[in-house]
Amino acid sequence: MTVLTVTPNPSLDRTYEIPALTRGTVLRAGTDRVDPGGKGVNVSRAVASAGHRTVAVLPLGGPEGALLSHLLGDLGIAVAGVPIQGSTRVNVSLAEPDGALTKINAAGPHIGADESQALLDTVAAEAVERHASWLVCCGSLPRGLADDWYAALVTRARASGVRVALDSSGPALAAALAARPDVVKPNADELAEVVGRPLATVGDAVKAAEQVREAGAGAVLASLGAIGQLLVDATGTYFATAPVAAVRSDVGAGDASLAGFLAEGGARAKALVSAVAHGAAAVQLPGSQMPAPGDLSLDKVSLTTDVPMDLPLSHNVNGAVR
Ligand SMILES: Nc1ncnc2c1ncn2[C@@H]1O[C@H](COP(=O)(O)OP(=O)(O)OP(=O)(O)O)[C@@H](O)[C@H]1O
Ligand SMILES: O=P(O)(O)OC[C@@]1(O)O[C@H](CO)[C@@H](O)[C@@H]1O
Repeated sequence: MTVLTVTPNPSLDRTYEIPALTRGTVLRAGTDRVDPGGKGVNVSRAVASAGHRTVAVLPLGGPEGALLSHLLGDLGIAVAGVPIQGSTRVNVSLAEPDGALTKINAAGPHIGADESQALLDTVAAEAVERHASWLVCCGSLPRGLADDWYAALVTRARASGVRVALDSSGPALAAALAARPDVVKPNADELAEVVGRPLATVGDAVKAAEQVREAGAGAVLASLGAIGQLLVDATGTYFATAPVAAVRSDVGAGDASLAGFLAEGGARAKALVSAVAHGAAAVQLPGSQMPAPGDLSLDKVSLTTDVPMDLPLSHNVNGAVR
């Protein structure tokens, strides 16, 4: 299996571990790390860890872009980079010992019309050349790309027989649904936004996921933070959860989940168990480190079709929407 990812707004993810976040002061970091970032990049990293082939398509610019490409090369991940005028962004996370995490995502470079076309053409060429089984479209759209950019990509990929998974939010997600992506992976906030109403319980999330399927998605893998995950597809509704001893950083946990889902075939219960095991493992690792097979505890995942409809949805530890 080859998973082609496209991340139109990738990043270098710098994480500082700090004792406590105090506004208006100089904070001294205990440790810091830099990870290659952006949602599709993370999916590629986790898919590679799971032993599958992957290629990451992304715009690259400036010294940050060169470092991102270098870091991915060190991880053995094939990169199809599209050179751009602007510089790749740097996103910063401040991680506190109790698991609270404050994240600053930069806007990223403006992508010009020629650069946008080069990205689309690169995705199309790589999909053919690598015989891609999946195209995974992930993350926010940078300035310069229209809201229907993913929609065009999904339509093109599906027409050429490549299955598509999409993890985006807001207008970009809404616009892409009509192009019928095979899988979408919203978190609770993204799901609420796309249906235009607040979600209080798992039952509300199930109804929202059904609505998203009616709008065009084949399957909805909804990640619900600490609660676990919901899969609503043509075969039914499944819920799975896994215990986590201590959360170190939840950045990229959703991306690890999507990778776990695809690595196990991208459908039904077995794939959901893999998704939850990947999410639970990812939050126990620093920064946006992606889990390796040895980090996974598949036997600890509880899976049920008896979905706990009344269970309240909780927010991330610090109430942040990421
Ligand atoms: N606080 C937590 N405790 C236990 N498990 C968690 C926690 N946060 C996340 N997870 C696991 O990781 C999965 C994905 O997390 P989440 O729903 O926060 O994704 P996300 O918002 O898409 O993340 P990101 O955008 O950073 O990749 C969850 O479904 C769950 O399995
Ligand atoms: O700004 P976007 O594209 O919505 O999200 C970017 C990002 O927060 O997503 C990944 C975690 O999922 C990080 O690697 C990266 O910094």
